[in-house]
Amino acid sequence: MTLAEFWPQCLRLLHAELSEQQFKLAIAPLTVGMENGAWVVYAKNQFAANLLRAQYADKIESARQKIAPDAPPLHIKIGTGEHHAAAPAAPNHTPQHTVATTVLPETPVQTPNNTPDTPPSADAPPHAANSANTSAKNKKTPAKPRLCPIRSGQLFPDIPLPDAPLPTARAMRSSAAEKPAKTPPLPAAAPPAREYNAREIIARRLNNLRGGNSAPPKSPAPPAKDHKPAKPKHEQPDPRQKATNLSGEYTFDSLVEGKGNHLAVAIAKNIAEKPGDSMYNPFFIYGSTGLGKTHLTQATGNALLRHLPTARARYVHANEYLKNFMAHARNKTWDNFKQQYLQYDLLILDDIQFLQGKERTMEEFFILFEHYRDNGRQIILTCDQHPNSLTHMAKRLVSRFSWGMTLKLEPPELEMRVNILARKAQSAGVALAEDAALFIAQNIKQNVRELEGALNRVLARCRFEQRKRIDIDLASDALQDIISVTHTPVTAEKIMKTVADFHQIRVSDLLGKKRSRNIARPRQLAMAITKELTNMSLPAIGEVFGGRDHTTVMHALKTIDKLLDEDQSLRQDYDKLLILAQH
Ligand SMILES: Nc1ncnc2c1ncn2[C@@H]1O[C@H](COP(=O)(O)OP(=O)(O)OP(=O)(O)O)[C@@H](O)[C@H]1O
Repeated sequence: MTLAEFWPQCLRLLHAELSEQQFKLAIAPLTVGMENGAWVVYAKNQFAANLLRAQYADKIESARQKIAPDAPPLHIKIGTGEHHAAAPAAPNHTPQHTVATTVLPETPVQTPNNTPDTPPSADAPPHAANSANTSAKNKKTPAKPRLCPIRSGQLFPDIPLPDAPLPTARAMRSSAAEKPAKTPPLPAAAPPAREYNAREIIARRLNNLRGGNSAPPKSPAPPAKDHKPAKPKHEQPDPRQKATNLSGEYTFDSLVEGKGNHLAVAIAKNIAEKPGDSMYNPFFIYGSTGLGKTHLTQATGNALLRHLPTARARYVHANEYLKNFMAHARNKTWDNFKQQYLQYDLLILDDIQFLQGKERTMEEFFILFEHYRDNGRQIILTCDQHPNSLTHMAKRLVSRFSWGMTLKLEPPELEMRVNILARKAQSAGVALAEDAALFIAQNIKQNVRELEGALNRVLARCRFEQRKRIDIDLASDALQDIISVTHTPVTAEKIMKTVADFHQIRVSDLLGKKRSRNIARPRQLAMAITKELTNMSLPAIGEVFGGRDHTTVMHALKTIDKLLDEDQSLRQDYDKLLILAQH
């Protein structure tokens, strides 16, 4: 198999495995080439190479092992080679394609430029298109890094890093741990925050959780929104902090990483090290409320100031910018307004959607924006929606918003929510039991602000009762009114869909008569999970599973029960499905 045959298939495999954003950012821009008989993957710059090494090298290697086990190992370099699009869904030109196509869902392949939520130029630097054309000249790399083969579990330690090296994700985490904490020291009672593995404890705690969910509400208390916590404030802001308008509480140390924000955090850290790179300028972060946009952008500002103490950074909320603009307009002090905002190396404008429809402010902001881009100064924007959805924003602004990097923050997944709770409970100096954290995280899913609100309620109850530890009883008691509002019961249909998707079969297979192992086992699993997560009787379960007899259901439950004790991998699948079915 040649490299030109391998790479499109590898892209297709990675595309199916990764989120659209991950693929677009880290994989689609990669190019490939041959050097002295070796297969080389070219990343455009240091950041892309680091990201590749830290996050995706293993995936590329396992794709190689699947698609081209006899091929030479791949190498990573900074440079430009040949661009390939991902292979279509059912390639038929190589013997290995069977392996690739049988494990992949039938999703249409999307190239970086045809994804639905991305305008043609979004998420790609202006030079990205050039990388599609191979030329001998292009193949020359600026630096001369040694070739570094991709091996499973290896992070390419011997690639020389010409610029200030960016830490790998792992190094980022450990350096974050080393940084002096901004939060006040914890009382001795608080245990260290630990990373919970929700899957490990989910099955063990499930009965408790269900007991908590099903408890009837004691009082018709108001929903969680009333408990939106105030944004952290400095008690005694130092003058410099005041000038930047950044809250010292918003740091990368206090920001929990997960699937929903992982890429955004990596880019934000890159910006804090090297602001103004046209690839990420502007950095446009969007997503719904309470997902950490303000926290992330301010953490970037704080990290920049720590890294470059003489840098000038400023955070401003769009409403404040508007108010400021109007005050200067009234007083006819335009020049002062302009000068004020032209001076920064990093300008963060939060909730840019509020500028919509304000013609003069948008005009003024356009000039400011051009100034920042032209002078290599960094601008970070946040918004509640993708730039293309800003229907009342000036068109020329909308198109410019997409010149740098546009990234969406996703709601936190279960494990991230549990870790956020653990981190925040630790900051509050209160011990939080694992099952209590899991209980809260399973029931408050939408955003981090609501999660904080829920934890604040539980903390208040904990203090009121003068307890030192939050256990699941306390948590479920304090939150029962919220949960009774937000909890949606799991249905047999939802469970069937989850199990069918997980095993890559159809729901109709679960309902049908086929008895082959690959259908019968998922069917039994689905029945057992339905028994576990719903209040349905055995005959009712039999009925929804294609009109089966209750004895068939009983047999399925017994079989799964036995297998859960004997078969570790089935136990893991079961635990995973329990989580998935409840989301
Ligand atoms: N990943 C995270 N780790 C820790 N805390 C987080 C995280 N994400 C958000 N938070 C916290 O959740 C709260 C809400 O976050 P933030 O204000 O940054 O959200 P937002 O997306 O800017 O919301 P809005 O659009 O409503 O302004 C803050 O207290 C913030 O510290």
